[in-house]
Amino acid sequence: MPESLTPELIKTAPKALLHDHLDGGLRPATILELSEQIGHELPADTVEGLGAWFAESADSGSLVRYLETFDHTIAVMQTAEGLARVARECVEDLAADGVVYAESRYAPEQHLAGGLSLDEVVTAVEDGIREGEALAAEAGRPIRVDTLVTAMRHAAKSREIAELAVRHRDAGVTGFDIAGAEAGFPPTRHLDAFEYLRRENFHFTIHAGEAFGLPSIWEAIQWCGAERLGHGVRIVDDLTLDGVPVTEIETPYADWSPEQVSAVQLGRLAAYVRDRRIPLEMCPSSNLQTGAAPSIAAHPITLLDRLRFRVTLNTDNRLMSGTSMSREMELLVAEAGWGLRHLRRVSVNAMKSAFLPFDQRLEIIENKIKPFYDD
Ligand SMILES: O=c1[nH]cnc2c1ncn2[C@@H]1O[C@H](CO)[C@@H](O)[C@H]1O
Ligand SMILES: [Zn+2]
Repeated sequence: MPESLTPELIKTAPKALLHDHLDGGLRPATILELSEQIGHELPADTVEGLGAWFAESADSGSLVRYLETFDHTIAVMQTAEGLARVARECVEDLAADGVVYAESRYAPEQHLAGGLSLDEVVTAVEDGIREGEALAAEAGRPIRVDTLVTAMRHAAKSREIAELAVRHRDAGVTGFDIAGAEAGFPPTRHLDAFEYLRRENFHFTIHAGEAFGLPSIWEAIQWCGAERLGHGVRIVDDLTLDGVPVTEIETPYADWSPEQVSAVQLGRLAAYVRDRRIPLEMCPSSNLQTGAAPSIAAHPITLLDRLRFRVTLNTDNRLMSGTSMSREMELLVAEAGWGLRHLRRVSVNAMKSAFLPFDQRLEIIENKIKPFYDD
């Protein structure tokens, strides 16, 4: 295993990313250029100014306000050209950051204002992704990117969107998700979609346990049958140490002794999630912005990893959080006591949990991830 964890080394590490929103990862320069073409008004007119505007506006402490910033990215993703370009650049940016496998998600229902059909939206995105994969391979940074089709939880289109995802299953769509404001929109509102997907042997994850707590996670798993949890960070609400909720203990999780960690008591839901190895798609920087976690040092990812939940590390929205996979890794190394073995574990966990066929997952673990960490 390589020894010192410099930013350069972190950048070269092969990474797997399961939770990244296509409409949350645009380059500011692309937003500026596409907005000008369509006459969309933006809150800033320089690359730096716009990047800063997204990061600051998303830094609101509220998921609902965080989500309002997406109006400006979605505005430039209403044509086949705009969608394909954003998808292509997403793949190139991830590849340049050392990502070897990613699942990129977006909600086709939000891209119909320019007259595209749902199927045309998906086709445009897949075209852009294939182009990006070809360019990344040419640049010596091969990457595989699949997509997850998302339905918005406040809307009532999830069954239609689930059918859309299944129609494109052999063209790059490997899963389904629901996203958007969580409080007031429980996963069971979309039960019909999830039951349909299960009958189709299709994969899905559910954003749950971010802005709302244990009941949302419980519904996602026990009613809807989610294979993975988007965020799932509030599962810590089900953990106690000597009868005290772990979130009320001030010592940073990295500094807890092994005895303290093994004395943590899991409630029934947390125990189920850990026993069943249900993957948690954790996104530290995003959680700080929406108020789902107080700081990197106090982010539950470190405790959940020490307790051997199936933790994965993700970006959520690279633009809104001004982040990348490398940056999320650097933050945990600098502020939460993470080392190479933690980075290895979340990377292998992510590949184990990917919606990619099993043989292809193994191939990436054995030929890309392990050789880097185990040499
Ligand atoms: O962290 C999140 N929690 C819930 N919804 C989100 C999050 N990030 C993005 N979206 C929502 O997902 C849509 C499709 O990509 C985005 O438009 C945004 O509304
Ligand atoms: Zn998300």
